[in-house]
Amino acid sequence: MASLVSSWSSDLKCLPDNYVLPEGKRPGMPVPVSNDIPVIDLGDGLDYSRADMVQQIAKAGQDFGLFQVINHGVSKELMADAMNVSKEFFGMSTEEKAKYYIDSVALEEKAGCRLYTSSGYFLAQGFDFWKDTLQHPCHPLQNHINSWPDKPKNYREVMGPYTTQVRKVAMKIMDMIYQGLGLEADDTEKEFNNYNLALSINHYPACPDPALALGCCRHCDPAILTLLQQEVYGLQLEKDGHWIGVKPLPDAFVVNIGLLLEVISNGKLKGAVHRAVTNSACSRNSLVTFVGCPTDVTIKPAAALISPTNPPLYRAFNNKDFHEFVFANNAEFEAVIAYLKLKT
Ligand SMILES: O=C(O)CCC(=O)C(=O)O
Ligand SMILES: [Fe+2]
Repeated sequence: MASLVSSWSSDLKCLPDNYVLPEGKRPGMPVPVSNDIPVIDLGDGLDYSRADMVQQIAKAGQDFGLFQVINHGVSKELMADAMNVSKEFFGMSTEEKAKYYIDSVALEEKAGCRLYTSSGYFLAQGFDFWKDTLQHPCHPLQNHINSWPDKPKNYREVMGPYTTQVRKVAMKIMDMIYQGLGLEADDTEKEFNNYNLALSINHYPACPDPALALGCCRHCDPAILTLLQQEVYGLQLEKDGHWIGVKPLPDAFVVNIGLLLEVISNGKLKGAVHRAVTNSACSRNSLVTFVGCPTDVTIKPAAALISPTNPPLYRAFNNKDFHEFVFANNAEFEAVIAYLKLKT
């Protein structure tokens, strides 16, 4: 438990050696925020049609794999409450958090509510990431809410409605993504109700040397879709071989295309390759809601997108095997992509 970064890092002047990344993996000079990443208004009563919205989402998914959404239907108040309760959680004493803590080695075996440090993928690499994470499943809510933290006392009261509403936004976006891909409603991949939902609350304490450490390694989420709420800058996207900063916009969600959707779309949509940097001025929390598939499902390019002129670019695989592979390979991006792609 003493290993949670948040339990020992305040007032630290020097970065401990195990957080100093090998040269090629360091973030180095600060990366400015980009104004190019699409911001899509999902509000009702806009002067453009749903078909335009579908097009905007499809284009952003192809060009960036990542976009922001505003006027999505989750209220400002609920988003602020969720961010505040996440700060209160990490502000609690080490003893209070201890009952959720698990060692990263046990991560793969233990589902449910867990608090861990670094990335969970760090062991084989010999270095750590500057982050603590609380993660738990969320859907169906009644099956999971009792395993969530009971402190701060309004944790469940806030995060219950928050995750339910974020899920609604995710489903609305998924619906438009499937429409943009030309997939029909009866496609098996469209069984939204079977999709699971997990919330990760990442906490990145202020870091003594942000140029040498990372909060979260370069990766692509092994999910369908991810919705992320941030207040302080830290998220970066890899675009055309360069890192660009994702601007924190008040009340927006950052939407990431995950690897499962890249496969289902047969590469029409790009999984967003991203990472999180730290800063020395203040701590940062990100609230990350992952939409994923059940473990026993076979993932493959949607049949409707395959033809003699559009052969499958990815293989069919079992989702559980895939997650085991990601874990065993420290989420190393190149290895994960090689696992998914058919050799041409
Ligand atoms: O904190 C962030 O901005 C990124 C977190 C992330 O990529 C993840 O939890 O998968
Ligand atoms: Fe991620």
